[in-house]
Amino acid sequence: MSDAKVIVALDFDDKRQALDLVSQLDRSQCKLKVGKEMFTYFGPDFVKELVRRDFDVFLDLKFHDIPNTVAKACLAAADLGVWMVNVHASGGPEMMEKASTALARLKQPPKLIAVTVLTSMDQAQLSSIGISSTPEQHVLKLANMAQQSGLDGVVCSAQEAPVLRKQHNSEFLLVTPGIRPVGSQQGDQKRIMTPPDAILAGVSYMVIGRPITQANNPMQALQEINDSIAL
Ligand SMILES: O=c1ccn([C@@H]2O[C@H](COP(=O)(O)O)[C@@H](O)[C@H]2O)c(=O)[nH]1
Repeated sequence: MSDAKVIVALDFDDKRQALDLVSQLDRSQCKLKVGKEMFTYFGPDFVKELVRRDFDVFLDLKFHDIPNTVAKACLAAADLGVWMVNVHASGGPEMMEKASTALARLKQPPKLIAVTVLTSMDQAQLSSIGISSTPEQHVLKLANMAQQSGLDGVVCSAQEAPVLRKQHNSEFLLVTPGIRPVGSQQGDQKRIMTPPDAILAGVSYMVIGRPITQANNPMQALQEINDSIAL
């Protein structure tokens, strides 16, 4: 596994464009994330191609279904050779435990993490789906549930990292989208933080998409982010 802290979110509708970028990268600079858009367009073969190129791949399909279906989907993801896979914590403890138990039987299981509260959601968005707690309170609750269900960590925003780190040691992965270098567009992300602040807050990995992929010079954007978090 590489030491890279940045996971580049490959959100493209054009495989050639994505692979052009990937061809300029190496595994020491970043890991890669494939989400719903590219997986739906280009399927498992695209994921296998990135694994073949020796990248650590996070398959971000956020499984959320009945326990049996989610466990089997996680096994299918593991078959692709990915480094990390995820489920929605709001699927509940039984769903998470079943997925974690299924993967634990493998020789080299991928990391299994749970999405807590999407980084595009703020207090108003949470209220609109009937949740009256703050994003931080709800993230904490779901993260505890994920850990008790045997998961390796959670997807949360870097804003929750300091309080999560009081309860979970550094082995518990905090994977944080909603990362915005100074001067980049916020877009639809609500709970954001800059890369250096996120590292100081105790995150394990930062998921970064548009600030890199939509930059005039994506390689320079990635290099600047890596420089900004170098010890
Ligand atoms: O809570 C979440 C969970 C997943 N994501 C994904 O991360 C990237 C972020 O991309 P940006 O372009 O840097 O906003 C994207 O693939 C999301 O699907 C998230 O943003 N928040």
